[in-house]
Amino acid sequence: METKKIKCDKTKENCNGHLQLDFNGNELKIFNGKEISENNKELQTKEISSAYLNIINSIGEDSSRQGLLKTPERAAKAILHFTKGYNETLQEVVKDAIFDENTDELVLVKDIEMFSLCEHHLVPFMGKVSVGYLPNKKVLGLSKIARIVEMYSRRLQVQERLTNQIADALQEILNPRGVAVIVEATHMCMVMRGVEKFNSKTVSSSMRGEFRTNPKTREEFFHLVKSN
Ligand SMILES: Nc1nc2c(ncn2[C@@H]2O[C@H](COP(=O)(O)OP(=O)(O)OP(=O)(O)O)[C@@H](O)[C@H]2O)c(=O)[nH]1
Ligand SMILES: [Zn+2]
Repeated sequence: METKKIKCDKTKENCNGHLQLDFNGNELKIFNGKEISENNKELQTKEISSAYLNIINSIGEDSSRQGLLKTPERAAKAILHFTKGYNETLQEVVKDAIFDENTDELVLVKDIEMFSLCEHHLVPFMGKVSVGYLPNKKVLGLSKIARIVEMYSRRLQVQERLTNQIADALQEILNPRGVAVIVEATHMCMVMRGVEKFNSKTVSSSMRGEFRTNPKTREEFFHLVKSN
């Protein structure tokens, strides 16, 4: 499909997606998801497929052989899945699953599986995330914690930002007395290439409120994360 790109006049932070025209001259908005229409999604898949076709040809493969014929489209769908977090917002994920509850004891959801894409090499990093918080008269539907992890990890990321974004999200929606997030991940960019350290793991944490100020609270969190 022929498309014509129009230069976006907004700063990077304010851009909601660069404008494109489809072959009928209709304006299309791509990326940063919120308003992606079906038409638009199709265009996005086609553009990414054509980029993958280029990659396959550029590495010297025969893109017309049977096994590779549908690969560009499959790969496009796969990367759209890996980055589906751009199409969601915190409010859409949490909806109204915030409940009044008179508890102030630690809530911990641990070992949440996480798959993300390293923004430097576009290869996966994966591992597990543990999220704890100290409620302040409100609790969050438990599945929403895993959904928040999913939303931020399905984007191009660095592990430290992912860790902070999860903590910030909990802070924003619950205003708890404290939030603690720990991410333990294996980066394929350090395993399959580069330094090739197969067993290395990266651990990052983000402590807010009482987890930051009170060592005992922090210790309890780490103890529960490590225990079986
Ligand atoms: N802090 C941080 N660094 C990351 C993450 N993922 C990848 N990196 C690093 O990003 C850096 C990019 O460094 P460059 O020197 O520009 O790239 P490079 O030549 O491919 O680096 P090498 O991986 O050392 O071969 C590397 O050190 C990666 O290990 C992450 O989640 N957090
Ligand atoms: Zn990397």
